[in-house]
Amino acid sequence: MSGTSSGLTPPADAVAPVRHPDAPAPGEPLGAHYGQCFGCGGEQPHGLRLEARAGDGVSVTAEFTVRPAHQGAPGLAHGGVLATALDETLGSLNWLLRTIAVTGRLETDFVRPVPVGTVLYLDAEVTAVAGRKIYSRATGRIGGPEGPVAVRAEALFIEVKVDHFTEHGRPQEIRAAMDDPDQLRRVRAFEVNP
Ligand SMILES: CCCCCCCCCCCC(=O)SCCNC(=O)CCNC(=O)[C@H](O)C(C)(C)COP(=O)(O)OP(=O)(O)OC[C@H]1O[C@@H](n2cnc3c(N)ncnc32)[C@H](O)[C@@H]1OP(=O)(O)O
Repeated sequence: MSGTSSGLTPPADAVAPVRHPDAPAPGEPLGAHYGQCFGCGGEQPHGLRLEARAGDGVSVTAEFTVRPAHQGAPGLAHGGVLATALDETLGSLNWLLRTIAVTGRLETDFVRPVPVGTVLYLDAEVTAVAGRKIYSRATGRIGGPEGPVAVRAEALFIEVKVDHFTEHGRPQEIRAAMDDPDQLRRVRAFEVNP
């Protein structure tokens, strides 16, 4: 069963999402947006290390292997970790729009238990955009990219300026990120968004 609560239904004036002309080609890896990100970064020992690739249109695919550090019940993935995998996958869609956005709302259905050692095959797409509001949905399957659905989500992301992070983030991490040329390049790519 799936349901959409208020806040996740695009308004009547919503438009179809537009893939940015500089978005990576379908099949290309998106890479981590931040090395310390718990969802996609390579510098978090227990992070998800989720690897997303561009799909067609404004869509992505991603894979996440459930490790022992991700357990809730014995031998099973924690629901919050699975929600993180969905959130991260949905968040990576904004790179195809070249829009900086944060999760405002995330509604998750947990359909099947996901054992440790499982690869979760995720796919996500932006369904509509209305001003700063970006509507999207994601599905996670087990046993293969065409396997049974284990989790799914609908989300609303809200576009923000880079200031969202510099004003609210802890100064030491912000400084370190701004001193990192790779990180700065990624921020600049967002800033030139017309
Ligand atoms: C450098 C590169 C790095 C890139 C880094 C990317 C990181 C990605 C990481 C993965 C994604 C995450 O987990 S991000 C982390 C988790 N999320 C957060 O920390 C966000 C915390 N929340 C906030 O900061 C704020 O609430 C915002 C920014 C989301 C919204 O505040 P705001 O900017 O003042 O905007 P506001 O006027 O309230 O809302 C704008 C419109 O959205 C609607 N809206 C807002 N929130 C909701 C909601 N929960 N449910 C329904 N609708 C909502 C409002 O009704 C309004 O609609 P209308 O009146 O216009 O119709």
